[in-house]
Amino acid sequence: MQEKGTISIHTENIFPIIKKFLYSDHEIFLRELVSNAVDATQKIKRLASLGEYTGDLGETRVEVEVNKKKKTITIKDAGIGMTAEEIKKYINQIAFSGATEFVEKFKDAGDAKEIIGKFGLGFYSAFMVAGKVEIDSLSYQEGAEPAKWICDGSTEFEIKEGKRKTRGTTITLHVNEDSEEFLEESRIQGILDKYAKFLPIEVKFGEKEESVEDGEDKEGKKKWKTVKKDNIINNTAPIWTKSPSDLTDEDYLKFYKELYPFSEDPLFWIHLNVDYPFELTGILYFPKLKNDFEMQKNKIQLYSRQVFITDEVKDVVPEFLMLLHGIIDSPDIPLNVSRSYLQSDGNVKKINTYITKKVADKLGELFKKERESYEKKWDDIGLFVKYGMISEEKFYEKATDYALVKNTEGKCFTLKEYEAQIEANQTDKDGNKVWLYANNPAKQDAFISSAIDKGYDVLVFDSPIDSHFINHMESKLEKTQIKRVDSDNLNKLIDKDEKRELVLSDEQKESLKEVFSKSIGNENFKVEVEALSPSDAPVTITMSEFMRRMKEMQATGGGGFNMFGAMPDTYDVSVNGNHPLADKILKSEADDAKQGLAKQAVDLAMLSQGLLEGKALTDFIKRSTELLGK
Ligand SMILES: Nc1ncnc2c1ncn2[C@@H]1O[C@H](COP(=O)(O)OP(=O)(O)OP(=O)(O)O)[C@@H](O)[C@H]1O
Repeated sequence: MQEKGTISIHTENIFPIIKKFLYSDHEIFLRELVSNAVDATQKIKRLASLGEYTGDLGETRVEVEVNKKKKTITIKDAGIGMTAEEIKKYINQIAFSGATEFVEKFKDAGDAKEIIGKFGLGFYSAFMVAGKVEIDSLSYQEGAEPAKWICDGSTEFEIKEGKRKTRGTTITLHVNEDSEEFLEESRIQGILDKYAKFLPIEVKFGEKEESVEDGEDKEGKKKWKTVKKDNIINNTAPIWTKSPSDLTDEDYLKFYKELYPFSEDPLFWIHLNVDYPFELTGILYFPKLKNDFEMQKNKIQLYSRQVFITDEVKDVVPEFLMLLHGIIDSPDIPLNVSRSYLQSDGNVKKINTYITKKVADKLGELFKKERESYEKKWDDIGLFVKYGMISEEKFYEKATDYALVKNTEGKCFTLKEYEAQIEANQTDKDGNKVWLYANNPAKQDAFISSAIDKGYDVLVFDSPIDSHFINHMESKLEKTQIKRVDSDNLNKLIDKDEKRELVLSDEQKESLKEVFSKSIGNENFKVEVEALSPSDAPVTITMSEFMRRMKEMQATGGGGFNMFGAMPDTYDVSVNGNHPLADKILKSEADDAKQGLAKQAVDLAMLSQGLLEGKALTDFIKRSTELLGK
């Protein structure tokens, strides 16, 4: 038997075209060939288990070998093998039809990348790195003859009798000059580690050295020796393929370390397992979050039947869960497709919804069953939950039951609990419930203690996502306002319509306002004289909630608020007209004395807001020291 033929491709020389455009992804040839070998091996095992193959299965490992001298890479399996007819059918027609279609489409398309993505290249990808490819195969079928196929990357192939004596297939790649990097063992090891780490059939790549115990020396100390062992790339039964009931916490933690050797233990995990309406398994871990979110992103790995595909899981995993770690394995996610296609794919949408629901349910379960430990983890979990509530309505609905807010004493409340907690004392004259919060408790201590003195509760919202979260919650919760504790006088923050008389005449009020405006000398500070309790602070400086929030949103990427960034910070200066200091200033004769008192009071207010720095701070300290000596 010897036959020459032409692969039925209408366009000549498609190889150079495809090679050129697939440049960055050349390494996937090994993924494709090793997965074909694994598939063929699984098939023979299945046939054997069904009793349809009664021969000896023998060693079923897939072996990858590099021969630097001959410049070849071989992928050897003991799978079902192929007869000459099958090679013609599967390789010449099927494997190459994808390529033909590719070129046809490519001819009329503008964006090559869009199209390249749509074709699984399979066996054909061998030609990305090899000038010549040989197949040596012996089918498992009784009486089958070995077959050899040779193709030099043109559309011509040759098929003849082969020499292979044992069942299975060997693919030999004659690596071309500009792909010689793939003759480096470390390169191949790297590619196998990336794509084949969890394949279900053992993949062997050469040997490795290992230290093993070798008895004891004269002093009774352990001796070690180096032995050579088969270098097996993969863990063929990763835990996501097992049933959760067969696994312990240690198994999950150990697997996490296998995936991310240098990471801290995760907080908890979710084992995914569905087979209808789509097939999906996997494990998602909630990591301990570090400040550098970007570093932690893109850690979820996407597999298809244990073959690594990508760590770009956008669209498959909802955006707010991109910080999770772990593995998703689904044969139902269309691989090698462009982004826009992925977004509109029905399965991908369903998977996305499923993952959101699973995560929401898991959090709900943790909250219900282990509230104490849930609260301890809240600082890490909170970011996911808040981000999820803002970005996914479905998640919001579930998460309102277990989203927590924390007050300055470290006590946690659900949203409902908190409402009940503050309703009696923090409802204003219009029936709005007012939540007070600090974003920097150390700096806002003066404001927090006056609020607490009044019997109010103060929450802590100090993570970067909180300004967005607060806005979202205000739009969601009925008759609820959320205000930073230092954004106005307390009795204005929660206006209960408790009118207080101002002891000053209109004339005195104006005169006091003038003294303060002059002593500050900056028109971004707006002075008002107000009727507060004599025991309240003489001067309070605040930035309005609205203005500050706009600036914060802009700083954390709220979008559309650029105009506020360019504006100067403006502050409200509230002078307490009923404080004894007002009287003292008005009664002072000399202008200097008036100014001095006002200045000191303003600086004290600035100091408690953390606004006093540089020369202003030095001047204040100097002035205060002088006052002590007087
Ligand atoms: N090592 C092998 N042993 C037996 N049959 C093989 C082997 N490699 C390839 N084949 C046959 O050749 C066919 C074509 O392979 P190819 O990799 O091009 O496509 P595929 O595996 O069907 O799809 P994919 O695009 O997902 O890789 C396979 O379906 C299989 O029947």
